[in-house]
Amino acid sequence: MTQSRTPQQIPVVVLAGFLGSGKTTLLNHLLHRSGGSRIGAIVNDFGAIEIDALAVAGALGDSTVSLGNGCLCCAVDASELDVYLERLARPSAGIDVIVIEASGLAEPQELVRMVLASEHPGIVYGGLVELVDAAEFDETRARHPEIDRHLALADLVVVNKLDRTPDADRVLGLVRSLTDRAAVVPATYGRIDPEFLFDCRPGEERVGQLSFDDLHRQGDDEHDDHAGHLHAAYDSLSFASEVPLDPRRLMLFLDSRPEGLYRIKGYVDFGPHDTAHRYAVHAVGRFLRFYPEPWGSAGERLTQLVLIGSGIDAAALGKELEACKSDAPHADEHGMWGVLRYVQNPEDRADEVFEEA
Ligand SMILES: Nc1nc2c(ncn2[C@@H]2O[C@H](COP(=O)(O)OP(=O)(O)OP(=O)(O)O)[C@@H](O)[C@H]2O)c(=O)[nH]1
Repeated sequence: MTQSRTPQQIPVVVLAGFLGSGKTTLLNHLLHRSGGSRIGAIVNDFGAIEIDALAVAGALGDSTVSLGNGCLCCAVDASELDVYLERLARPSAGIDVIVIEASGLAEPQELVRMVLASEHPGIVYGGLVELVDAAEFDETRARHPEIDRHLALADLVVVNKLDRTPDADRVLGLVRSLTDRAAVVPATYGRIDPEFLFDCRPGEERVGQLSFDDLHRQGDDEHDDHAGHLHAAYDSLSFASEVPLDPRRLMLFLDSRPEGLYRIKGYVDFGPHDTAHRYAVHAVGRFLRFYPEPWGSAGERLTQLVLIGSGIDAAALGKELEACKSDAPHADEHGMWGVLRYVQNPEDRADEVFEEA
């Protein structure tokens, strides 16, 4: 705990990182490993369907506030954020720490600036945590040099996906060289000690480094028209269907997805091909995974996908997804094989399930 924090003040941690770096995964890990602490989450997503909110909602119940469509740094001003903070910080909610999960396209300093500008007496800025996808780091940096600036602002950098990174030491060293006194923590599936994160509140010594004035100045220089924001170069497409998707058609679509289609996430209903499960899908760059999850008893069965990319033809992709709708009432015997190739094998999965249990 920082010296300046009064017992009533709840730290607000900003969790940022490029698309698909593992922010939701880390947040879910924290929710399950926070011991007696109660975490309130503000989830921001880019795309009309709030997949991230769905992904964490079950765990959080009414401690989740979703900011809806659009990039947090553009869609919401500080006073609006205050309304959400107010809701989570009221004593009856019994929350110990608030985590804002930023859209993968948000500008972290804007978010930090908004938290610092908050007039809510019950909260205190708790630090900026940046997630890095170690496996994609070189490519992400080449395409988005502003990532270096984000890392320089961070209080804690989680270098994630080390299981997919052959040269982890090099990436860790590189990240360390780009940060300014931030703690750099290696991780797989965002599994960091929650204590570590909640302790990354800025002490007095960081105020000069990341003061409201500094952030304000940066904002004036760079963000007047939002043109420099990462998301300015991105298009997103939301797709929803009550009709189940045909697994073979969807796999043809996914296998031939254009390079610029950087991120796909959501849930797929394969109807008669698997009536017991919905399939969470995640694509990040070249990486693709399906995660079968039992359908809950209530609620309608829907496919909901968000696609994010640069230079993509959203209308054409929408049409291609439409064409993946199934017109067959029965499953064909091997229909799911293509999908199952991308389901993690049970041993690998066991660890994750354990984390989620
Ligand atoms: N192999 C591997 N996969 C990971 C790891 N961490 C997360 N993932 C997977 O990476 C994908 C993206 O993770 P998310 O947690 O949704 O990423 P995010 O940063 O919230 O994504 P956006 O909301 O799009 O910005 C999912 O398929 C995760 O299961 C990791 O350490 N190793």
